Amino acid sequence: MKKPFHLAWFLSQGYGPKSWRSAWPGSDLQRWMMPDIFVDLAQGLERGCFDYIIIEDSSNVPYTYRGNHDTYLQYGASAPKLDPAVLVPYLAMATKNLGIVPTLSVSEYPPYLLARLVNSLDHVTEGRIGWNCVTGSNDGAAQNYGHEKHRPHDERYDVADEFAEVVTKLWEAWEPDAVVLDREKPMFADGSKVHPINYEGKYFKCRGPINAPRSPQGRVPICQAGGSPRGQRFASRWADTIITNAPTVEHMKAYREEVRQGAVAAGRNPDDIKVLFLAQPLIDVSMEAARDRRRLEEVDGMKHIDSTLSSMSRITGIDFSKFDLDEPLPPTLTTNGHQSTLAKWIGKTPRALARTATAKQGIDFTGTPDHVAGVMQEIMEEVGGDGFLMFNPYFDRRYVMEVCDGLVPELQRRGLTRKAYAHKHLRDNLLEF
Ligand SMILES: Cc1cc2nc3c(=O)[nH]c(=O)nc-3n(C[C@H](O)[C@H](O)[C@H](O)COP(=O)(O)O)c2cc1C
Repeated sequence: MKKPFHLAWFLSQGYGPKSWRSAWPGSDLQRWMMPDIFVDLAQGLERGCFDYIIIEDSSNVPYTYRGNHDTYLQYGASAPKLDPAVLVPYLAMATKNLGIVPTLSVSEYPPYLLARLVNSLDHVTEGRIGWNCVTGSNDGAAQNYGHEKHRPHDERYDVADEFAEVVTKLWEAWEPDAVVLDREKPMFADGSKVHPINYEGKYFKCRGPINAPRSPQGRVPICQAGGSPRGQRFASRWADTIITNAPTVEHMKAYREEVRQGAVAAGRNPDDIKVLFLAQPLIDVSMEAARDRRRLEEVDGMKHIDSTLSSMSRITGIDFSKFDLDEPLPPTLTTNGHQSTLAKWIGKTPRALARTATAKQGIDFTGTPDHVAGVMQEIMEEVGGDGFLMFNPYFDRRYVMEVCDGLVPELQRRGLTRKAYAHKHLRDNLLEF
């Protein structure tokens, strides 16, 4: 029996409008802020026994592209977004096993507030929460929190290191058996088993303890996407699951190998970190039907090239409207945003990058369930594990069914992904294989 791989879902563009431009918008289009379509998605993912869903987030209306916010608002891209933590209980109530991973930024939350929120969510979901730990992308978000701009890129990871220390200490401040609940004595909790953390670092100071007992998972699984050398060092130290975008199988293999070596250097077992690769499948009843839909997506993407360019601008702080569409991007470009992402674009033209993005080039996951399952199988055999992070920023209900009721059953039939959850907690499901 071959080793199965993991599946997760990236709710790209966060808790925002999804299918409003698709051919299947649903009759509740105006009510995009209601949890309904996200609940339908979560239930589909649970049918497919996915490990978790990440709720992406950013917290500003960007204005990097052309120096104003019009393009972002025109496409409903990167704005509006509701707070991901609000969606979590709705998804939790509608499912029993699916892990739920909100994005919460170390540049926006104070550590105590984040530790308390995540601890509370882990309690009410009975151990199904993870934390997508991000450091910030765009100065516009920093400006909403009283700063002129973000801290320098690598320093943000120094902050994140301290932040993660504070948060994990708070999560573990109550010993597992601190709650006694002895009615006779009476003793609700044993004070000798609840410890202040007295943390004093360069960036943060926190007395603790947290004012709630240890949650079911205690130390909640951390998800991370650091791609730069400093980001990878952070991820190797702290992450339980790493999400990344790799254009080829060779890149996937090399990236996973680097992460695993980084884990060993940080004194960890590399098998404790599950690396999941982004994949945007397009499934239909025949290869022709699927390819035709992909072609139509590409036509639409090139017609609205400013949508892609504006999103590239948001995550790098570089206004891509200023570059000739057909001139390669110069090697002198730098960013205080997503460094590893920009590095992949240097030397390519904006038009080619937009085409790549809209045609989902790189690895092609277009076809019948049988074909796409075969592609995924071959990739995992070559890469060595650990799984895929599926996404579609503007998914509709039809897409959910195609993936969860078309592709996933084929993966399961081949013995590649789980058919039933073995555990209640997200961490245990991640460590199952
Ligand atoms: C799949 C994926 C999801 C991400 N989700 C978010 C997010 O929700 N919010 C955010 O600010 N950054 C997000 N990022 C950005 C990463 O946190 C990170 O900044 C990026 O991968 C660049 O890595 P670097 O900071 O080491 O250069 C995501 C990245 C990837 C690949």
